[in-house]
Amino acid sequence: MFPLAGKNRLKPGSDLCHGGSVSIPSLEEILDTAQVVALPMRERFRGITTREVMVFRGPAGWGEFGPFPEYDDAEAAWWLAAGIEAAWQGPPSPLRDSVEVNATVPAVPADDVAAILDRFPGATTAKVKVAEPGDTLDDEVRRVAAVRDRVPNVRVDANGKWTPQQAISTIRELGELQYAEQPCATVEELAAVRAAVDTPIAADESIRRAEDPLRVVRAGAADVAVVKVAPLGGMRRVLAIAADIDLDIVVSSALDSAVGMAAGVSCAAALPGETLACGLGTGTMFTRDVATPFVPVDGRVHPRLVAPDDDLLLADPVRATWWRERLTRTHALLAAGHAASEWARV
Ligand SMILES: O=C(O)CCC(=O)C1=CC=C[C@@H](O)[C@@H]1C(=O)O
Ligand SMILES: [Mg+2]
Repeated sequence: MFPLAGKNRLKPGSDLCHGGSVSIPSLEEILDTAQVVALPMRERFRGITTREVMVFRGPAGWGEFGPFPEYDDAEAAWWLAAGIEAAWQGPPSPLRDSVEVNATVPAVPADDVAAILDRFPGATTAKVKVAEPGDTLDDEVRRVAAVRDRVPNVRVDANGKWTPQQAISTIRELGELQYAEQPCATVEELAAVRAAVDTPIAADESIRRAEDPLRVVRAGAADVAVVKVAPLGGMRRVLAIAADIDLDIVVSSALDSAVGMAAGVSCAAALPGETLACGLGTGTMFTRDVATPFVPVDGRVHPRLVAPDDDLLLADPVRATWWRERLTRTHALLAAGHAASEWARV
């Protein structure tokens, strides 16, 4: 096991060091309050224009189950664990009352950048999507330059889509960056790019989609760890992972509705060390959320519990059935012990 070395090390006796395990509620209990929503997005982001998630209520509040459609059931089990933690256990105690957030800029033409940044009042950091289908180097350079004109700290996220050579040359073209997130797909490629450029490298998919989320850290392949509550199995597991990492931490959303975002913000507020600006402002990407979204004020958001509004934008019945069936399969996996031993550890 990687040593407990990080600045987010948990204090012995902290409620997060034990007390994390919660038994899995029955499928019927979850289905009883579950609703599937379809949230329209202002711009295409990670290939989608509508974000579907399921929300459900437990004794501690609301939880979200929203694994991306292409994720298999084993991966989805972590997302369900996170939703159950939120609804049956609630958030850990906060250590601060606000969290700095970054603006998130989809792969839009440079001319559209200003309007997007206006949705993140006071943000001094922006994350810019690059390496999207159809993007040319010129598009990326112009998009990043338009962001840099207005925001001092700029990072880019390639979602693992560059080859190492493309990553190295594009990062050099893009000028000064706070970091480049997941420039390539594998840990080995990240390490190679990190050795070749001065720009810090952040790991996202290499943490959230990995069997072993700390391998990328042990391999010395990243300077920054991007962690997401839903794919990593909940707030307490993220805190435990962060405690094992001596890197800068960024808590980011998984394009969550306001219910899932509440867990991300609570998690970031419970980290012993300050984070870099977190990717928790994506509620502004929906034309309508399940509740009042977390919109930054002076570049920061505040932890709070969220209950969905009464008039939700419900998914159509075919999609709702698809989600209920997915929940049923994923719940069976979780109940059979998948992800459970790790989960009970925190
Ligand atoms: O980090 C942010 O600024 C917002 C969240 C974000 O960018 C993402 C959320 C969900 C899926 C992703 O493709 C994307 C990411 O890769 O970080
Ligand atoms: Mg990312």
